Amino acid sequence: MYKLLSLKFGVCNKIIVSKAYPLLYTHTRKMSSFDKLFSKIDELKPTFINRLAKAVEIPAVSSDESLRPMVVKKAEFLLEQLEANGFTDIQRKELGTQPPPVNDENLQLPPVILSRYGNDPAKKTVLVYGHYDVQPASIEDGWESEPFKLVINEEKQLLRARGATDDTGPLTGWINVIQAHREAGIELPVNLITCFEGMEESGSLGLDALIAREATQYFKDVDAVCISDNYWLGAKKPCLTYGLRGCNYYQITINGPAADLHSGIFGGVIAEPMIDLVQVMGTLADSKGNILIKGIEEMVAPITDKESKSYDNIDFSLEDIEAASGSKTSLYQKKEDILMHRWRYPSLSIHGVEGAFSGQGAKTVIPAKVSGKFSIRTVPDIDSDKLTNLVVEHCNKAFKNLGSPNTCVAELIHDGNYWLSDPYNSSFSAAAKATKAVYGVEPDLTREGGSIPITLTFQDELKTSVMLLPMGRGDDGAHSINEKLDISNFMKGMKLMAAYLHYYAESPEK
Ligand SMILES: C[C@H](N)C(=O)N[C@@H](Cc1c[nH]cn1)C(=O)O
Ligand SMILES: [Zn+2]
Ligand SMILES: [Zn+2]
Repeated sequence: MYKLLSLKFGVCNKIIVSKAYPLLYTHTRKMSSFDKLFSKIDELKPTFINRLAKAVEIPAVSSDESLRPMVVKKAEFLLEQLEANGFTDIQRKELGTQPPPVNDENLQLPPVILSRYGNDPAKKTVLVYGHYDVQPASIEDGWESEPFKLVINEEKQLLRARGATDDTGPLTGWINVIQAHREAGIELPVNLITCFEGMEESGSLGLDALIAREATQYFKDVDAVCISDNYWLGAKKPCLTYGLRGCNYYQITINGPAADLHSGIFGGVIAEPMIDLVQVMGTLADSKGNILIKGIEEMVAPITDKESKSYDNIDFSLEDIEAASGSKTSLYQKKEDILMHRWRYPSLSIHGVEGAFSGQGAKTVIPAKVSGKFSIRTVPDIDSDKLTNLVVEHCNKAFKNLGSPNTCVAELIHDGNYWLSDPYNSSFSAAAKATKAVYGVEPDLTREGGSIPITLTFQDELKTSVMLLPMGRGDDGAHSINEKLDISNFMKGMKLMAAYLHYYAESPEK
């Protein structure tokens, strides 16, 4: 085995090998390889920050139809970066038009970028997935600086911009890891395939079909999938993630008058869509965190003894949730309750209303058509179709009870499945060793309250394990204002990615 490893690492060839101590030799060799690689990563810090700065400058907001050209522009930027760093077989996969509900029915989905680095049949193949689209952001939301301009805060040692942690920082991290190998003259011990998409924040539309098509083509030799698109549980301890909640996103549209109206002339005379909407939306959940739609609770898998015990050793507290949310508004006080409600129970969130007045001042308008947006985070064993039937039935009934002459349509915008895996396979073991090598601690094994819709599809279609390797922290403000990535997480995160690939390369199973 040490011979094979020496070939793969391609460095330190002058060390005299003692056959009596192959493991010690392997370990010493690896540490020396890591030293060289990690020094190169440190040396390339300005280059990596500059690449991130250029990437986050492009406002690739997938949910805003008018910004679709920017999402495509960011894909093109990444294509250039892959090419410049020696990736081969780079393919820009078009996914066709965006399915309804959509305003522009000819709107093209952004491309998926496939590329590979290395194609050696003797090596394992790791597919890394990331998304280059981001959540919306504007300075008026309360950002300290322009969201699409990277701020390097030397005092706090952090990088601030939309996408810094979710997911442009980690995504560019994979390209950086390859650049570091090349410049350090260290052979990559695995073949790497990238799959970068531009619709994750909008339900990964079109990607399931692409993965199914490529399972026996581009992805045919994939041994493991690694996703760096979530966060540590708190702000101190690294973790590996073996579960995600799913996300079913809905809208309720209430249609009334032909145009927005003057409330002085029409108020009290016509039925107002916004008044109907707030009442229907008010029936969805209560202020204690309970979902009021009947039939959902019954689908949630019961807690096992093994699961109950799994919360004991997790490094997390009420203070962490208070610090990350900047408030004392937690619905639960005990660690187990907080974690269970983040990881293993469904939740319903109300996000906003399209078509309603939301600016400053006091506009006296009656909006003619409003769409209320809400999502339900799903967990084992909630069936997405059954859930949608329950939601639509509930909304229709609630609207009917109002006796309004307006019309109401409740519909699913997109859904993405939950995912739960075995955290003790060879990919997780490799990532645990990598965490120990980079951070000096054993990682916590966590589930994530957020969703990465495509995770289960990778697992099922490629019949491989998936492992989530977060780069950023739980207080990074993903989807929020002032999204950041600590510089230490960026730098160590790339070392972690690199070390994971090396440890995974030598794991016994394919
Ligand atoms: C965890 C990941 N970085 C993320 O933020 N995912 C989104 C995906 C999404 C958006 N709509 C539905 N799913 C999330 O969890 O909100
Ligand atoms: Zn993300
Ligand atoms: Zn996100």
